[in-house]
Amino acid sequence: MTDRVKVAVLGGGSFGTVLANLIGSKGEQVYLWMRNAERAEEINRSHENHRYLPGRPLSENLTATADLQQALQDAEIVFVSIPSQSFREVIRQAKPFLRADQIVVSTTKGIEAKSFSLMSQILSEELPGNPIGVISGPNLAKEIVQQQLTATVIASEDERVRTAVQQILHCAFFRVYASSDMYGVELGGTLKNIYAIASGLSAALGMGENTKSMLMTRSLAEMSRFAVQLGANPMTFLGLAGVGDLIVTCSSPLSRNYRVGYALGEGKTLEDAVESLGEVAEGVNTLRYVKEKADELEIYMPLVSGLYEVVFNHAPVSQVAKMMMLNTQSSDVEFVLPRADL
Ligand SMILES: NC(=O)c1ccc[n+]([C@@H]2O[C@H](COP(=O)([O-])OP(=O)(O)OC[C@H]3O[C@@H](n4cnc5c(N)ncnc54)[C@H](O)[C@@H]3O)[C@@H](O)[C@H]2O)c1
Ligand SMILES: O=P(O)(O)OC[C@H](O)CO
Repeated sequence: MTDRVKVAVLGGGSFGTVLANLIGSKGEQVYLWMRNAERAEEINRSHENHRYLPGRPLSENLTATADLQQALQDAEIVFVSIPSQSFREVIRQAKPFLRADQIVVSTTKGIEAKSFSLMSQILSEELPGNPIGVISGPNLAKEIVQQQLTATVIASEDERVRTAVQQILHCAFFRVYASSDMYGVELGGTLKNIYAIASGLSAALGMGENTKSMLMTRSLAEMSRFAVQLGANPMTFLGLAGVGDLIVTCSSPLSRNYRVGYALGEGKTLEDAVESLGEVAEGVNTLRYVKEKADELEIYMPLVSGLYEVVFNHAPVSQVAKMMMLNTQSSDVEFVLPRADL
């Protein structure tokens, strides 16, 4: 008999592989599911994911598989690390092999097109009987695999989910904090991708540190304004899944969203910027969907509107920046001085 926990990670990209490797390194048995059987065999043979994490040896406890049933049948916890565009499709594939007592946790930082659903909402709809949660925080895969110190947030309304995920993920280089605001934590991770594009763009254009600081702080104001309108707790944005993830993603060239912005600032087309990444940058679609939602709900989001014009309508950055700077005067922290009271 063994009391080792069995875990499945769905999605063999950067983050899925890093997460599965972290869990395997702790001595737990983990299946990493991916759709490509040849790639799974190659990972098992070489103990390396050449496509996403070249040169990084993976734990012996990690087994890659293209067989969903094999990955899921004994798993106590299932992490889903699939880009938002395919998330529902993969959950539907997994559903026949899942029992209602299995914990399902999303790591995905994106929004579903048309429905404007976050991944926790997809999980609730598709797996109404399962305990669910999300993790989010300053979690660049390429730093975690080097065991650089960081932390994440497990958000769930179910205390058993929070405790189980804290136990399975925490280690000397990865702390796991808990939250009950699943929607807020998820929105933090999702929205910051938009502002990382803006940050990369401004860095490529040589804008200074004052500008960077203003951009991040106003991004936080805008993110929390939007999230509160949608029912999240504004205090969540003071935590790792809010300001924590915003800082790292707006500062690091390891962020794919930042890199897309940087490439746009260098004059590349959006198509070239996205294609040269070879990995998902959720912020591009998120920008589109959030702009639509903000217009629909009449939420004031000048950074989203300005970036949308630059990214999708080729507006010159200098013109958009000037317009924003000369815009009507506003409040700094609107939970202190509401904009309506100005
Ligand atoms: N990479 C990071 O640093 C990081 C950190 C935290 C969260 N995330 C989030 O995790 C999610 C996944 O990101 P990633 O970095 O692993 O992306 P990635 O581009 O590195 O990998 C995505 C993986 O999903 C697979 N995939 C796509 N559609 C699929 C389908 N229909 N069926 C099966 N597999 C499919 C791809 O083959 C690929 O292996 C994103 O929402 C991202 O925002 C990423
Ligand atoms: O590479 P990005 O831009 O998808 O960001 C990765 C993570 O979300 C950082 O926490």
